[in-house]
Amino acid sequence: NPGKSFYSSISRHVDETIKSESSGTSLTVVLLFSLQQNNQVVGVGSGSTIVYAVDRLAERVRQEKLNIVCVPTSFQARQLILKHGLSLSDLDRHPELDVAIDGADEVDASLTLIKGGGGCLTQEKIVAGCAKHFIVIADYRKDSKALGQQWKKGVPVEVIPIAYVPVSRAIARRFGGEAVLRMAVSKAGPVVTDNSNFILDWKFEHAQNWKEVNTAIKMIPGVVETGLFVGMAERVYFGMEDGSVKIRDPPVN
Ligand SMILES: O=C(CO)[C@H](O)[C@H](O)COP(=O)(O)O
Repeated sequence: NPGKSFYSSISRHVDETIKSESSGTSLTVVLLFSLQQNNQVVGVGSGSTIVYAVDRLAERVRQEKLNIVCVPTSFQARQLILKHGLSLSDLDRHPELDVAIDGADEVDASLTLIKGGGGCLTQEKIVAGCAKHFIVIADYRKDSKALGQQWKKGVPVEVIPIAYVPVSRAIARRFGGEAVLRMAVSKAGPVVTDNSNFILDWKFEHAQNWKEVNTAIKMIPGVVETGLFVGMAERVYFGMEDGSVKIRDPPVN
């Protein structure tokens, strides 16, 4: 547990509400700003929600002359960091992060996440795994009791290209459903990740023990990483439709 001062400091900084347009729906994204101190190493997530967090981060760095170092989780995050003139680093130089902030595609009641809608799951998981605190920001559409209730596109699985067919068959055979190669939109052929791999979207049929499934899928030869983040998020901030913030912490066992 990071302690009371960490959390009270976070809530002090949940200080800005921004309207954004996403999927044609007007929604309110409430920003978390979890940097409570100077000289922090921050993991910067990927996707559309995180853009607002980085805007805010950059504003504070400028206003308060904070000395912050950012580690990106994707090409997109790297561009975002550079665009704002923030200090860019990597895991070679900063293998330990103070906090990583990222979005999610779906969050269940136990804070298990589906990530990788933007195809950046592997680097996102690595960076989150290197952070002392992993914080998620999401809008109310990502809030679920059980995975699959809100997010219908399945669990992304990054695979080595030559293995996509055997991995897809192995996942369907062992866990049911269908694991489909993600196709690019403005390019012929499949989506190619920042790591030059392919993505399978596993459309599962029913709720499972996600911890076990995550481990089992990772053991299939050719699998690089899954978009199941189990036991990693320490707190999720949901921006609600009415502009309020809902906070979810992991259940106490
Ligand atoms: O996992 C991700 C990218 O790989 C994103 O964090 C996730 O897809 C959420 O994105 P958005 O904020 O655009 O809804």
